[in-house]
Amino acid sequence: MTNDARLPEKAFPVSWDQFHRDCRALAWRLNGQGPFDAIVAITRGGLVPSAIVARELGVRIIDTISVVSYGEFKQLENLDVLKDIDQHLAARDPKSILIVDDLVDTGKTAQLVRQRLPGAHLATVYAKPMGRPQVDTYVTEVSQDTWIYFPWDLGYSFQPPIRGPGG
Ligand SMILES: O=P(O)(O)OC[C@H]1O[C@H](OP(=O)(O)OP(=O)(O)O)[C@H](O)[C@@H]1O
Ligand code: HPA
Ligand SMILES: [Mg+2]
Repeated sequence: MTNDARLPEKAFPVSWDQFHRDCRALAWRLNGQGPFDAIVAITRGGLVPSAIVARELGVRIIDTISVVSYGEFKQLENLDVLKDIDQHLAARDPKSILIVDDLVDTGKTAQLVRQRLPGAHLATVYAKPMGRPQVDTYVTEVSQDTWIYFPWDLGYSFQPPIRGPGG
């Protein structure tokens, strides 16, 4: 049990190095599919993985959709689309479009974007069981009661010894 009731049970902190490796692994998995000539990044979390996947797969067209779904560790009642997909992109062959996000949790964000681009391929780096049916390709699954901490949300801090200060 955590002391703070807002926090999920388990923590899965991800370093920049690990995130880069996991994004490369995602790109390897996507390489045999597609081909994709445009990426839709779900901001903000999808921006970094989109840049890495785009570099690996030679994709130069990147659009964004801005969906806000979480407050502090908790999903909001309604998802809010602050910026939608470009109409020119929506007119392309959906099979050539790759949607990228950092993770799926409940799957609500992915579901909303899928409804806007039916037939496009949706990829995330991490997936929790509830959201997995919304994802075509992902790298690592974590349990539903795990919170993933991304490198851009973390900083170095003192870690107390496991056995306490007395040793
Ligand atoms: O599967 P779901 O339960 O819908 O949750 C997944 C979404 O939640 C997070 O984004 P968030 O809305 O927190 O915004 P951010 O990407 O700007 O951090 C994450 O980046 C996914 O986009
Ligand atoms: O586990 C998570 N980590 C970071 N952001 C999130 N948004 C939904 N679930 C998560
Ligand atoms: Mg997000």
